[in-house]
Amino acid sequence: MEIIKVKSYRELSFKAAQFVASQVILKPESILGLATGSTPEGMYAEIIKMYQNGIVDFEKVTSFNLDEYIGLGKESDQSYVYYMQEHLFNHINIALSNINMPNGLAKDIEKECLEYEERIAKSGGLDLQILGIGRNGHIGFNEPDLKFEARTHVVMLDEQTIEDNSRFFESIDQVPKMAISMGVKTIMHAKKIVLLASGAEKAESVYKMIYGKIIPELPASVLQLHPNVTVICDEAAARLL
Ligand SMILES: N[C@@H]1[C@@H](O)[C@H](O)[C@@H](COP(=O)(O)O)O[C@@H]1O
Repeated sequence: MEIIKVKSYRELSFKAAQFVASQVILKPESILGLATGSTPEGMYAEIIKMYQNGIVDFEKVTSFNLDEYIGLGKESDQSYVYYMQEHLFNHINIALSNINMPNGLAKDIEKECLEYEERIAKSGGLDLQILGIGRNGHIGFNEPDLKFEARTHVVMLDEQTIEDNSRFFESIDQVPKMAISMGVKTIMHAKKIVLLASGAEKAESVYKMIYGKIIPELPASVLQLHPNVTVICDEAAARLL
């Protein structure tokens, strides 16, 4: 793992955006794996600036998002599809038909998971996957478990994740209890992974991800086995390193 420690969230956002831009500049038809949460918001803002300045062009890019809440669709401002439109897609020239998000409103969720996985495979696989990390070490919505869940699947969200993500909702009762998430194998098949971590509350999971045992109880620890991972963390998240 390559570890890049930066001073501030701003620097983290800029560095992360540089990785995305370099990927797309070198391969305009890149397949990008994208993440949501507070952490990548700054990165998306920097990517938009780069696009507006003519540095990077998304015309041929295809995207796959990591996860989505079950029961939420684009009408809901808490859904990840809404988030992605607001924070990125509405501001760049990515083709609508090239945007892929798990459908949290699908009637047959199991089928949706299978088809999502197939779509990723058919695209040729992810060139670059952006990840955040949960306080409990989750990646995407792969929660601490007794085994690593390989492929895109249905997840029961952890109490801690529901509590952490409740800040985006009016009340904790409104946080969906289930989600669809790419699996660990889906993520590990990406050619390159860039994980972003910001803030002191991530310091412990970042430490365990890098130096801990590779166990499904800390899902991000599996990244130790990937040959091309870059972790970008600010000073607070890197506190224990
Ligand atoms: N499913 C998302 C993850 O993909 C994200 O990495 C994590 C951390 O989010 P934040 O960046 O807001 O701390 O939370 C959510 O649960």
